[in-house]
Amino acid sequence: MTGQTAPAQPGAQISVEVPAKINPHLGVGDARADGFHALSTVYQAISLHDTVTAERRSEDGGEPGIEITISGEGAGTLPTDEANLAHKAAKLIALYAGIEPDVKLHLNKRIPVAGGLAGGSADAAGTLIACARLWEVEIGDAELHRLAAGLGSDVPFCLKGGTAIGRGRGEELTPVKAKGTWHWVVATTDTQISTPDCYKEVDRLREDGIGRYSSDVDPIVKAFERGATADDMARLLINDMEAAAVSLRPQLASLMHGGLEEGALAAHVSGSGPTVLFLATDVKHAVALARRIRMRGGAKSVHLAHGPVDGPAA
Ligand SMILES: C[C@@](CO)(OP(=O)(O)O)[C@H](O)COP(=O)(O)OP(=O)(O)OC[C@H]1O[C@@H](n2ccc(N)nc2=O)[C@H](O)[C@@H]1O
Ligand SMILES: Nc1ncnc2c1ncn2[C@@H]1O[C@H](COP(=O)(O)OP(=O)(O)O)[C@@H](O)[C@H]1O
Repeated sequence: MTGQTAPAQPGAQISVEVPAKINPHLGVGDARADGFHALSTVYQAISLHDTVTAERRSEDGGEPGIEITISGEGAGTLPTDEANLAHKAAKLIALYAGIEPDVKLHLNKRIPVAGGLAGGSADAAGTLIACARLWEVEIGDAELHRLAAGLGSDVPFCLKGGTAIGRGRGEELTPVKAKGTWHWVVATTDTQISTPDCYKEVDRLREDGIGRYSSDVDPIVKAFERGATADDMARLLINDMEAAAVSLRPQLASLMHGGLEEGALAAHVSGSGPTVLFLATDVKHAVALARRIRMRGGAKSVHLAHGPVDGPAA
């Protein structure tokens, strides 16, 4: 990567932390001819990270190739073969560099799987960066972005972090200078939602006249730029996928109402769900709110997070 490729010493281990994303604004337009939906979204990286560690596989006598091990969230259930997005990312950057892939990747996952927090995309972004450093691949930002977009719509943002407007299918990014920090309680559930299923449910509900395209990101972008209070931000959160996520997993409605009853400023489904984000006034409020949401039950796990945070290539 331009200006970032440090030579990897023999035996070197490269470690990259990549944050989860949320979509404080997620406007979903119609399905395009390629099957993707046109988006007007605002992404924000939050302080829940996966860590991708890479070292050469051949160094301890192994054959070159791509090997993946996983600890933490999803370990034992996630694929470690070509189906893992990190595997695809390693293969893609090796192809770009014209080299045979030679890497042992370890994913330490803290981002809940299939929760609308882009954990797989974060691992893919982290793998692109870690392998580029390990293999000393000279690659500019534009090329890295192109490879990332080929892996998934959310992967380019996962490279960047911070706050950004996403258009196209989410891969066309415009950075936003957010002034401030916002505090969230992140409540996961013991269910998962497949992203394509949620988009299909958005389409189905629209055929029944439910839901519309929230294409205007200006109000929330301006709020981030001026450092709006959490109270103001609470009124600006929008997710066009929320009704679809709740339709697919009706139990989300009681989790959301419960958090509001406990004093959250807003309850917001994260992307395609089923994770629910509760906005807090400040860190003290977030700690108290998390405790109350935990005690109430209904969530699988409850985490504290703040955003925006930098991404791995910031
Ligand atoms: C909804 C969002 C919001 O940020 O994230 P999640 O909440 O799932 O994490 C994203 O659009 C998820 O992006 P990502 O998970 O990268 O999706 P991709 O791998 O590119 O696409 C998977 C599938 O989702 C659908 N898809 C994705 C993006 C998009 N703009 N329109 C779509 O219709 C398509 O069916 C596609 O085949
Ligand atoms: N490294 C990975 N981490 C998480 N999920 C992965 C990974 N590689 C592939 N996947 C697949 O991607 C799907 C979506 O997972 P994830 O990216 O965590 O959620 P979301 O798309 O809701 O943000 C999972 O069901 C999983 O099978």
